Amino acid sequence: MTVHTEPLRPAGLAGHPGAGLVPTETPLYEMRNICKRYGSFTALDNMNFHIGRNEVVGLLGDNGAGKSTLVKMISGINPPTSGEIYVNGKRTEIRNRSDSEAAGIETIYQDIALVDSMSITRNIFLGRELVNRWGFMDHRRMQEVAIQILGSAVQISGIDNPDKEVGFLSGGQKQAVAIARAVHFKRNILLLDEPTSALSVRETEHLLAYVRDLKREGTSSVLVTHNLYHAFQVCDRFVVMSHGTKVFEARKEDTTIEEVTDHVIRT
Ligand SMILES: Nc1ncnc2c1ncn2[C@@H]1O[C@H](COP(=O)(O)OP(=O)(O)OP(=O)(O)O)[C@@H](O)[C@H]1O
Repeated sequence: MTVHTEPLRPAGLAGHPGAGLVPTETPLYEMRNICKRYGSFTALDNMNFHIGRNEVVGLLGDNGAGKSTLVKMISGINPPTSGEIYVNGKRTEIRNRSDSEAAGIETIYQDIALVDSMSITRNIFLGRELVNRWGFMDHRRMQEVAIQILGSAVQISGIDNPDKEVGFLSGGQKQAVAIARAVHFKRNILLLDEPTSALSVRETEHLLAYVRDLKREGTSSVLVTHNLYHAFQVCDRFVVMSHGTKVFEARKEDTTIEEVTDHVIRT
């Protein structure tokens, strides 16, 4: 881990409110002094946030804290009102999904963006279909690849048939398809917004194990969750938000679940 251990100063005090832990190595992704306003309402207020290499960041906070707003900003569907974004240390404009995909970012939302009436294969390749040399969709190749990635990457039962319509899958199986897509397209940042809310206990364990595996393979993740036990199973660093700003940040080895809980409920 490559961040200073300087604790976050409480917002409103002298120093650098909201700055938190400062990366010492160029992060994969960094937002600096980000603000997001909806009319007169400020959803994100001078937010600093980064995603390091080979790390899982837990983004925590009570309802309405601004977690989803932040994740949507990273994924490009909710551009900032002001502030700067850096990808691999380079100032970058991320104003839509194509920008974030180009930056290697994939998002798995609470309500996963899959098309229920399409097969697993079509969903994996949605918008990035493989074509043959005549420019037509190459169904056979897509199916072969789908079988390969479902067999290797995603070990959630019941999704061995890539022709199955996604509408017939459980919440966990849909998550698995979304993850398979992320893995296949070699994202280096995976955003998971409340990914376990629709999952069984077993599926949740699979998903968390999978996030750990991905980290080993070089994909960093941001996990938004209300479940601190899940967060403590996989996250290397915790960021607690309240009212659109960062109120606590610590590496796992420097904090406890009690301390993090305290910051989440106190705010
Ligand atoms: N499009 C929008 N227009 C106006 N206000 C918005 C919009 N989107 C979000 N907000 C407001 O921004 C604040 C932060 O919302 P956000 O969804 O980011 O919170 P959250 O931390 O993800 O909460 P939860 O845990 O309940 O999902 C809330 O007060 C919300 O009402």
